[in-house]
Amino acid sequence: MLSVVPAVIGLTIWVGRKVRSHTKDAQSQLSRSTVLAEESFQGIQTVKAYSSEIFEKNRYNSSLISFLRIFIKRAQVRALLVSAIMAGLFSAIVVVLWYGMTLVQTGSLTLGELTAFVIYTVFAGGAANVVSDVYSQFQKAAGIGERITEMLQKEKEHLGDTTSWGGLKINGEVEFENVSFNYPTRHNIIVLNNISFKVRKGERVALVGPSGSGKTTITALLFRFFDTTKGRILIDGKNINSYPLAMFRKECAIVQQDVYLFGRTIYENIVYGKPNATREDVIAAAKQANAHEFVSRIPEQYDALVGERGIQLSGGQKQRIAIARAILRNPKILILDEATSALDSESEKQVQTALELLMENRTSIIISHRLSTIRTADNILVLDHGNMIEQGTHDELNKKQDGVYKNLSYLQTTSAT
Ligand SMILES: Nc1ncnc2c1ncn2[C@@H]1O[C@H](COP(=O)(O)OP(=O)(O)OP(=O)(O)O)[C@@H](O)[C@H]1O
Repeated sequence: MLSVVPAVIGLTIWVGRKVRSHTKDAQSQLSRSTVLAEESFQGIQTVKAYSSEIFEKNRYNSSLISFLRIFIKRAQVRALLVSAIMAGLFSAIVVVLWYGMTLVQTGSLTLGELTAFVIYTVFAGGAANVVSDVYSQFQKAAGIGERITEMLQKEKEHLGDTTSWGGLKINGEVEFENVSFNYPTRHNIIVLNNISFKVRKGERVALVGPSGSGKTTITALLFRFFDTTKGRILIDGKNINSYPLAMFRKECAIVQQDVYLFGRTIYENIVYGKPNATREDVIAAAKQANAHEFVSRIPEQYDALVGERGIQLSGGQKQRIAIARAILRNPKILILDEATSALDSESEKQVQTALELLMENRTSIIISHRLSTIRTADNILVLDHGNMIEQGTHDELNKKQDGVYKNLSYLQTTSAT
């Protein structure tokens, strides 16, 4: 009889561990399912355009089924624990009753004493059951906690001072010195291989190359979203890592093809560039970005909500808001990532004029598939599979016999005519 007690304790601990690991797995699977649903809703237009509703639904279903399977496993393990305890409890009662009755028959125990003992045993057993349930709940919470701790323990960015503006004085000279890089999730794929170039203060450098050649990765390294694997990035001759991160990022701004605007007012979207700016500063920036005119035509003007709950803006309008935001930020280093690629020629003209103004006296890094927009760059870097294969001005590169840039340039000119 006594050997049952350690067996039940052992079983409880084993089950507890299982519940903990299943809870952790269930938590991960549930977050995967949530991401799938979020992605489908965010990209609902693409899903509809490709008639992928059923595919997305099935993907979400099977992800939920995996979650359900883990959940059921956890429930089975818990049920095993509860049934083992109940079985133990009732067997103990049966044994006690049988033994008690023999003692009553021999006169060593009264019937009242036996009844009292049985009632106490039931109370004690009930309490033990509650303890096991609490233990199992505790293991469940520990499983969730472990997953959260894992995420919290991911290396944090040390932002430094996030409040001051203009505390850091940089000129904006950028130098990549033998930089190699692979993404942490793909160790075996070299995305940038021994890249070196220098952009002096106020100069424009353009990055050109086929899709996947590493252009955007260069800008991600400059924003310090990742650290270089080999080599260094220097800002004004000093290692980029020696600058306080948040303050350094305040000296940089980016305008991308896919402008992301928050579902807030136009004013809030522009002032995001510099939260302590005045309303006059915001309007001045919008004027420089060629945005003031169209904003003035909206009934609520700068207080109009953008996005789902408010007005829908065209690609060019969104981009001009993003440019106004960047103008307000007044960055030393500006990155334009395919900033005008998705626009029609009228919007492009307006955006281009705003961009020209924005680029004045700033170090600018321009990514563009349209070579016509980068002709005037001080230096053009041609990338291919993470290698820099050519570098020079438009005229210099066009003089190269069988040069990659020259061929691209030729192809784009002939297809445009
Ligand atoms: N976050 C990431 N994690 C893992 N690999 C990535 C990540 N971002 C990009 N890559 C990979 O790095 C390589 C370079 O991508 P990058 O976006 O820098 O190219 P790109 O030249 O800017 O391309 P595009 O012109 O299409 O924008 C690609 O092979 C891409 O798959």
